[in-house]
Amino acid sequence: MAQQSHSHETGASPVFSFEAAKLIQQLNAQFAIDGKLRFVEGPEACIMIEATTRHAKAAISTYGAQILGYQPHDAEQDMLFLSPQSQYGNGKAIRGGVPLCWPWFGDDPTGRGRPAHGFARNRVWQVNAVKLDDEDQITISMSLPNSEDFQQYWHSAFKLSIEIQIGKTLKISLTTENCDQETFVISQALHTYFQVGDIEQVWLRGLDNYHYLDKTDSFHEKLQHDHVWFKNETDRVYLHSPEQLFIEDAALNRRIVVESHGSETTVVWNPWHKASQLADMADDAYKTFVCVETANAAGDSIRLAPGQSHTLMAEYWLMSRD
Ligand SMILES: O=P(O)(O)OC[C@H]1O[C@@H](O)[C@H](O)[C@@H](O)[C@@H]1O
Repeated sequence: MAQQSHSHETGASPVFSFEAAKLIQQLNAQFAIDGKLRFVEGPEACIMIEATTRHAKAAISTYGAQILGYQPHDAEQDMLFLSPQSQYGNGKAIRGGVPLCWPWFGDDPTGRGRPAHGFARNRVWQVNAVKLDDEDQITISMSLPNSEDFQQYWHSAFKLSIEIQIGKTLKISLTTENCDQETFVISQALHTYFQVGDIEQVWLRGLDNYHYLDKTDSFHEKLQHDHVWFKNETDRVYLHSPEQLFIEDAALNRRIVVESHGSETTVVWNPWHKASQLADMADDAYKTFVCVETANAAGDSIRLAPGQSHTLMAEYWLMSRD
C-alpha cells in the first residue's frame, strides 16, 4: 500500500513494489534521521516507519497511520499486540497496534451500512513532519489526505491529523477540525491492542463503580463492581471513565498505564472464543491481548461547529509490578 495512493490493490506485485520503493526513497530523503528513523517497505508493499530513540523502538504504518509496535529498550516484550494474520490493505484494518476509528466508532450510527469504525483506518495517510527533540523523543505528524472517495461516507469538510510521540512513553494526539460551513458530530477511538501474557491473569484497574454499556447484552447499562476481569467475551463502553487506567498483567509481571485526555468513554474489548470468527487472528490470540480504547462514543460524541477542533489524546507507559 503505497504512500499517497488511494488504491486498494494488495499483493506485492513488482510494479507496485517499485512504486512503493520510489516513494520510500522520497520519504527517506525528506524525513529520515540517521540511525533513528527510516521508511521501509512492509508487508503487501505497505510503507512502514521504523523509529528508534534512546528509550524505545516503534513501528508505524502509513496505511491507517497505525502504530504497530512500541517497545521500550528495557521491556522484554512489545507493549502492543499485532496479529501475524493481519492484512495490510484491500480495505481491511490491520489487526493490532493502534487502529484509528473515525469519524464514527462501532457500527454505522445512521444504520446506512457504512463500514464499522469509519474509514480512517483503511486509508493511506500523508507524512507531514518528523521531529527529534533534545530528550531524544521523535514526533511524527501525519494527516488524512482528502479523497473524492470519502464522499460516499462523509460529506462535511474536515482536517484529521495525528501526532505520535515516541519516547519514554507513547503519546498519541488525534485532532479533528471542522472546515465545513455546517456543524458535524463525530465519535471515535484509539482502538489500542495491548499485548498481555495470559488474559486470565489480567485485570483492568480504575473502573470500579463506573457504569458501562454492555455490547454483549444489547447495550444494557450496568455498574462495574471491582476491577474488570476477563473470563469470557467482553465488549463494553465505560461512561465518564477516569483519566488513568491500569492494565495489571501478572504473567508478564508488568503494568501498562493508560492515560486519556479529551475522552470520557473507554471501550474494553476481548472477543474470547469469537476470535475464531475473525479471519485475521489466530483462534487462541484472544489470550494475549486486551483492547482498552480511549474513545468519544455514545453520549460522549463530539459536536464541532465550523472552525472548531477537538483533540483525543492517549499516553501509554510500562511499569514493572515489583
Ligand atoms: O473487527 P473490528 O471492526 O476491528 O472491531 C473489533 C471490535 O472493536 C471494538 O471496539 C468493538 O466494541 C467491538 O464490538 C468490535 O467487535
